[in-house]
Amino acid sequence: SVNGVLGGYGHVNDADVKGSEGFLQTLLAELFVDGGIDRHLVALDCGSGIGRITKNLLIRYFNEVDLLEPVLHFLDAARESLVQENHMALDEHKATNFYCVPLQEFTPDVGRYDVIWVQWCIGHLTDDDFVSFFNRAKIGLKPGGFFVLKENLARSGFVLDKDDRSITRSDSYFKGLFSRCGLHLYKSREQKGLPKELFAVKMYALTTDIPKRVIKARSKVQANRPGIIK
Ligand SMILES: C[S@@+](CC[C@H](N)C(=O)[O-])C[C@H]1O[C@@H](n2cnc3c(N)ncnc32)[C@H](O)[C@@H]1O
Repeated sequence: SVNGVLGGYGHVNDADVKGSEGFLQTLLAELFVDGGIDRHLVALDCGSGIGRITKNLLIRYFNEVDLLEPVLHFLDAARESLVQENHMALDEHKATNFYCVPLQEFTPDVGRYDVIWVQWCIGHLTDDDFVSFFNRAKIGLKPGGFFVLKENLARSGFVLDKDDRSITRSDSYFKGLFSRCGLHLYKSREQKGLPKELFAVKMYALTTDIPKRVIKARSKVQANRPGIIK
């Protein structure tokens, strides 16, 4: 259940989806011409669990969504709940592939995805697997495509959870890993409206290149600086 994959905090689902949707809308508008309206948009939902994010968010924005989840009975639950969605959408927005593998063993098809969404699962990967996953996954992005990583944040360093064998990294820890992956941090946003006792949660949009609009904006700033000959 949603409550199960969210560790008993099923009630944060609405705030989480709302925060993700606002961030996704900003990114689609800024990074894709026409906000992606004219494209056949495809997303990958990594560590999808029972398909909560696909069902509540991704399927509404993407023509196709693939799900990756190593626990078979989670993936089966996702498949079952999304069959209904697929049927209603008449193939215009559908969950297409269901991959039952862990991220550290997955390599996507070349150039399939506009967005690779990685939420609340990267803490199960070691640093080396993290870097190796993102490096392999880059080839799965279409030109101009991007990753969204949404994760809990430790205040500093990292926090180890020996029960579920996961690691919660800090913002600067993540940034160090992004640079090891050769990824550009295009934009980040904090998730609002979560209970105070939980870790802070942040969303990161990562690109393989510096987007053209950022290069343009930077050169404008440079050109307007006093002392620079235009
Ligand atoms: C807290 S749940 C979050 C599920 C989903 N992302 C969501 O937000 O609803 C963590 C998920 O990560 C999955 N997971 C654990 N290890 C993983 C790995 N090595 N690769 C991919 N997913 C993994 C778990 O099976 C579980 O479905």
